[in-house]
Amino acid sequence: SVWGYDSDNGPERWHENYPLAKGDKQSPIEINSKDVQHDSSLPAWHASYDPGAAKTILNNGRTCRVVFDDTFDRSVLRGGPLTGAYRLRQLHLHWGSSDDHGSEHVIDGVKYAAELHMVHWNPKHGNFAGALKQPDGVAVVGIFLKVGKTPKPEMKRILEEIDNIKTKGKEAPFQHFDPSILFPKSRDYWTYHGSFTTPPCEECITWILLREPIEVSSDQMAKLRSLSKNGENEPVNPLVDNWRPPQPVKGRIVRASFK
Ligand SMILES: NS(=O)(=O)c1nc2c(F)c(F)c(F)c(F)c2s1
Ligand SMILES: [Zn+2]
Repeated sequence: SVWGYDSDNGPERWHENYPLAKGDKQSPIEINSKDVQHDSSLPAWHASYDPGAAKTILNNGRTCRVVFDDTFDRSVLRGGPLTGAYRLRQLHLHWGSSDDHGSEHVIDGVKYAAELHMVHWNPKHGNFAGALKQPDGVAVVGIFLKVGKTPKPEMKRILEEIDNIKTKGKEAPFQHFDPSILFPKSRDYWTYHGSFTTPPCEECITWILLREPIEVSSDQMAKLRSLSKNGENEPVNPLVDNWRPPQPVKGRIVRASFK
């Protein structure tokens, strides 16, 4: 059966069809501040996104994804640990069945309610498929979502669309959206080399994980959890707990841009 997050097709069995899942540079990982290396030479990262590049929002049965036009250097990420400009291709989220878990990366034992991934690829490798095969092919900015009292209004835009993409395969136009409004105030980040957290689990990602979480309300998290894995007219199967647990660090160094 196709991979997923249930007991018969979940993360513990992905390696049966996707051998890379047992690699030495898998993601996510648990980050322990005591093991992190502060690197004062790490530059700041910069995103320059064109709101006109946003195209559609879709439910693919595994996550809620916003897709951008990446046919030229229209919305790019540069700086930080990266060399060159990486093109924004899509953003999506991973979340839990309750507010006390849902993120993929775990920070000093803390699991956040959700984790938002902004996926960028290096155009020097020609196209996205080519970039997947390169260690410097993809850069993902990870933003943690924490349930709090001052929810970020910017998440509203994505959550307002949820009602139009309730079931698998549903897609809706999603335009005039600049995802940089989702960034927290601080640009502090951790960075390490890892993989896609979903099959095929290619080890092509430079991770840039933002230290400061953004706040969402419990109602906003409930909205996200109202998405379904199933298609229309199929038995309801809530789309929740679409996160992979932390994988072995295997001696990798996690660097921090901050002390
Ligand atoms: N969760 S993730 O690591 O950001 C992430 N995984 C994948 C993946 F497996 C893919 F096949 C893919 F085309 C992606 F664009 C991503 S993006
Ligand atoms: Zn992801």
